[in-house]
Amino acid sequence: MSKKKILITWPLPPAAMERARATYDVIAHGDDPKITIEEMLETAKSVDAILLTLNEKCPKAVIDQIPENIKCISTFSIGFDHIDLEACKARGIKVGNAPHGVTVATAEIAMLLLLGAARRASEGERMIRTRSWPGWQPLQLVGQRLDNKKLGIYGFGKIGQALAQRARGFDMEIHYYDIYRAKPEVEAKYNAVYHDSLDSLLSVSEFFSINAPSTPETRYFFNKDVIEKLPQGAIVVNTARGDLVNDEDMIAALKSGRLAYAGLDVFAGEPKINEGYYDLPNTFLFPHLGSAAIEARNQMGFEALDNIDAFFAGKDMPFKLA
Ligand SMILES: NC(=O)C1=CN([C@@H]2O[C@H](COP(=O)(O)OP(=O)(O)OC[C@H]3O[C@@H](n4cnc5c(N)ncnc54)[C@H](O)[C@@H]3O)[C@@H](O)[C@H]2O)C=CC1
Ligand SMILES: O=C(O)C(=O)COP(=O)(O)O
Repeated sequence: MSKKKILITWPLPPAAMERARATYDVIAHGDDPKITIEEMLETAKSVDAILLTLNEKCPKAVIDQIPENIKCISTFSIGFDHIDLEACKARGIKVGNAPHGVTVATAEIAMLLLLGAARRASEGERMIRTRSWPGWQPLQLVGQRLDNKKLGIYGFGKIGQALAQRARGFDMEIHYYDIYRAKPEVEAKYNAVYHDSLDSLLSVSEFFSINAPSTPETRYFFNKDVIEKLPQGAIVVNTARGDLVNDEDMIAALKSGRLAYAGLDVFAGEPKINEGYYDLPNTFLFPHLGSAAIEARNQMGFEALDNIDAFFAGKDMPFKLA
């Protein structure tokens, strides 16, 4: 039997590419230049499934142009805010994601942002790289410790809980808000205090980590009013999605000192980011590094392929979204 043909919109790690090639006839788009939606739609005419990434934005207008032969899309990400699932359902397109490989890697980046923001790591790095370090001083780049501080986690899912586990290692006190309360054994595992409202969580969060997906309910929730409810001088980290944050309000609060620091891995409209961030000293900024660990990227590739394998076997996708 001839192999099914799949389009992979960006090259994946070698282990995932090898597995894909062993099973399928793979059309892999090079990463330079980035695939355009037009190119993706054109190539889609000659393949049986698409494995794409969060770079390929697929609102209804794009899904509606996907050729009839495509009934399977698998995304190399847990986030699926780039795909209109309702439009896919309407077209009978099955969609799956890669939900588990990212967890530890992204929680590590959240931990790194918490530490780097608290200890002013990027300011120190800049001081050395700009050859402007005058030598050790008692009051130079004095930050704060994490131990015995209250960490508020907004979205206590896989990454939120993996962050809680790591933050416990630094003796932080774990607080969370989620639309679903975690099981008692999960709360016990992290000694986590549940708050039944975002406001209640904000009122205690000396450190605040954003770990909820981008949805109509969460989009731009982190605005001036929310910031006002945090303790003075709170530190905020975001490893979820940039569009959970109102950038203008965040930047104003960082400028005024209402927020002491922000550690950000994701940005609305990335890779273009709000100009206001570039010159703010009290930010620790990463270019969407969350899942950028080889173990994570391999597993993400395998999970995305598991969906496609299941689809062609006539089974439900193991990581089914639609
Ligand atoms: N920076 C990066 O590279 C990465 C970013 N992400 C982002 O992190 C997000 C979280 O990932 P996981 O923890 O694996 O997902 P998850 O689905 O395990 O957890 C998300 C949690 O957020 C909660 N939630 C949903 N809506 C909420 C709301 N309105 N208010 C409060 N809580 C709400 C859910 O109930 C769930 O417990 C992903 O959706 C993705 O956007 C994920 C991987 C890598
Ligand atoms: O899985 C997700 O939602 C991600 O954000 C994956 O991010 P990445 O761009 O693979 O670091």
